Amino acid sequence: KKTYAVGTPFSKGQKRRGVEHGPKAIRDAGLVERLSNLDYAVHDFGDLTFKHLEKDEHFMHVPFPRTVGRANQLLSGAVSGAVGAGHTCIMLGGDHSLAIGSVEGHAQQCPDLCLIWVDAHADINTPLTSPSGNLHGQSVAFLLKDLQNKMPEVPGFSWMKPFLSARDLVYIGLRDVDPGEHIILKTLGIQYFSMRDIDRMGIQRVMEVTLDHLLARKQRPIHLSFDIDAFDPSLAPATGTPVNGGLTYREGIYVTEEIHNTGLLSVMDVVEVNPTLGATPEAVEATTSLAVDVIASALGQTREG
Ligand SMILES: N[C@](CCCC[B-](O)(O)O)(CCN1CCC(O)CC1)C(=O)O
Ligand SMILES: [Mn+2]
Ligand SMILES: [Mn+2]
Repeated sequence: KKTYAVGTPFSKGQKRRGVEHGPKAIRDAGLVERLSNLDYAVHDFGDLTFKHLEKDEHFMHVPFPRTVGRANQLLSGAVSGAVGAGHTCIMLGGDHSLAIGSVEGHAQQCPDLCLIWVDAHADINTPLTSPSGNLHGQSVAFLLKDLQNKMPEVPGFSWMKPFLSARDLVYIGLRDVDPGEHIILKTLGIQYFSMRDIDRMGIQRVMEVTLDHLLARKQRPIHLSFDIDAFDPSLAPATGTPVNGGLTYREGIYVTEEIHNTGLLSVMDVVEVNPTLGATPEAVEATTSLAVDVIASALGQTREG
């Protein structure tokens, strides 16, 4: 089983420049080299080429809907192909709107997949609830069957339909949830562990309950969608929407160690690394090196050798 890294230099799910340089920055932090001397080499598939569509008017207050939709359609095919060929896939972002295509492409091959969303944010706004209109804060709403009656037809997304059940999703790291998102989480009964839950329960118990919730009935492929802003901004400053009080290094690594140990990781997204937002070169390096560390940990690198 080979591991493929696919670069997705894309930023139109949000308004800040620079996140399209995420894939290169993560590579420059030594992704392939750091993993090649371990027995789970990562093969670099290279970057997908996204074209910006000329006519792409806002949909309500949502910018670039067709460009984002088309990028995700392309990514969906790439992820479906990699997983279909029996590989583990690491998607290097780029903003978190790319999870729409990544998870959809994965589900084409693995319809019974479960999704672990590690993030400061729930990314579950609909166009009607979103405070910003940015699609990187709406990704999960495009995936859930349970939200179908709440979602308008967004131009650029007619190639897909929602496929995920709310019970097949767990959030870890939430600490900045919009009012509309909170209503959706509660109404759909989605399992989530906020930073407060992590403070109360500890990360070991959170992972035990998460994996039991998702895998107890049936073992199935895991899609891990990891937003680097899940970490405390002191560890991952080079990102677009930092929020204080995030995961420690050890908590983040424990999450990925536990997911590796299931043997079920099939696709991992690492998104929202924006190398232009680090105040110093050291801040950028800290963020990109952390991204490599969580990928290595998810692929089996251990702290005990
Ligand atoms: N929930 C936000 C942030 C989405 C972040 C996307 B990511 O992929 O990074 O998880 C809005 C968050 N919130 C809006 C009000 C402000 O005062 C604070 C930020 C949104 O724009 O939907
Ligand atoms: Mn996110
Ligand atoms: Mn986030």
